[in-house]
Amino acid sequence: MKPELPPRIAVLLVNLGTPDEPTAPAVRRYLKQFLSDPRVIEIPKFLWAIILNLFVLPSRPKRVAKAYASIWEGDSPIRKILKSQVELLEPRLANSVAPFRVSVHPAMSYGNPGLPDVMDALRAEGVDHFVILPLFPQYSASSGGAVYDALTKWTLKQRNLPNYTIVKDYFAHPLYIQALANSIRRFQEKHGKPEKLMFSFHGIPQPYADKGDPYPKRCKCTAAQVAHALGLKDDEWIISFQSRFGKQEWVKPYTDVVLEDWGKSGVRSVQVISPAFSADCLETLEELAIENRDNFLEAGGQEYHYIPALNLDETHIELLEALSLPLVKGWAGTLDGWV
Ligand SMILES: C=CC1=C(C)c2cc3[nH]c(cc4nc(cc5[nH]c(cc1n2)c(C)c5CCC(=O)O)C(CCC(=O)O)=C4C)c(C)c3C=C
Ligand SMILES: [Fe+2]
Ligand SMILES: [Fe+2]
Repeated sequence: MKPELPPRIAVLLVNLGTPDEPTAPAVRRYLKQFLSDPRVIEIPKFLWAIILNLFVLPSRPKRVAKAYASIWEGDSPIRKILKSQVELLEPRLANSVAPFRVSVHPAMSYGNPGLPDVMDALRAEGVDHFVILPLFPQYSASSGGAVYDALTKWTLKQRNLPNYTIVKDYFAHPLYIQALANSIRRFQEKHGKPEKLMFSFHGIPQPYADKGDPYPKRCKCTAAQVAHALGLKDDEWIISFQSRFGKQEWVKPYTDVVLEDWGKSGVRSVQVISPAFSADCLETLEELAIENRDNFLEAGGQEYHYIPALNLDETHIELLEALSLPLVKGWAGTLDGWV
């Protein structure tokens, strides 16, 4: 006996997360969830609970809510872009393994739509096969690792488990490198070539890297491949790390420090791209496009451009298809009895 509908395969595009609204209470709820994750903050739980509740949550949300308000577009950009990425990817996959249906869905590690809620809803609709694609091109325990954790925590509560596969990352995938190189070329056709091209990645604390997080090495690999594809000389580009949080040392060099040094030492024009972000977000639209721009210009720089994230670029969506389609086909292959 077969069920009425042929099985359906769901692809989940997962990004980090964002608050529901650009208000202090909503940012507080989001930061509480995000910063309580031991993958993100590796300080002993009890000590961190005191610091978080006494020092971080009473003050930071107010300031960060203002930054969110300055970039909000009816929704948080990262969530808006994620939903559009889903809409563009779904038709590319929908009929790829007919008669099995494929649907694509947005999910986030923190905030909404939360990964466990998305999994619950799709299970209730009868989905038994998942392909999970975290949109972190360079794996870090603090980004991609947290997606594995969220799934594991969810499975602990299930009796009837689904099938799933997860893509760890894609820091050197040829379509990813090509998408970044094309985006830079297109940008420079309009704005000309700068003296320096900066690849600014979201940072992680240095101790995380020392303990074996492969993230910084993967960032360096991505940047070097893009620089090679563009034929850049060694002194025409640099890799740096942004978005420091807290007092400990983070991986270096720091984006803001490099930009200030450049401004002071007579570098006139800079373009900045941030390959770790698959969608523009607070860390690019506010920190890179506004804050760091001001730092560079105040230090003496003349021209500063932020090159947008890959967002809805056609090659980017092609990349998401290339990453998910073989896994969708793999699950369809296990459903042979249906044909
Ligand atoms: C120790 C703290 C943090 C680690 C480690 C960290 C790693 C990390 N984060 C991203 C991607 C994003 N982070 C974003 C915002 C953000 N990140 C931290 C802290 C750490 N991130 C904070 C506190 C915040 C919130 C803003 C703030 O309070 O300053 C975002 C933007 C989300 C948005 O709503 O737009 C993204 C995306 C990666 C990829 C990563 C590890 C490599
Ligand atoms: Fe972050
Ligand atoms: Fe930031």
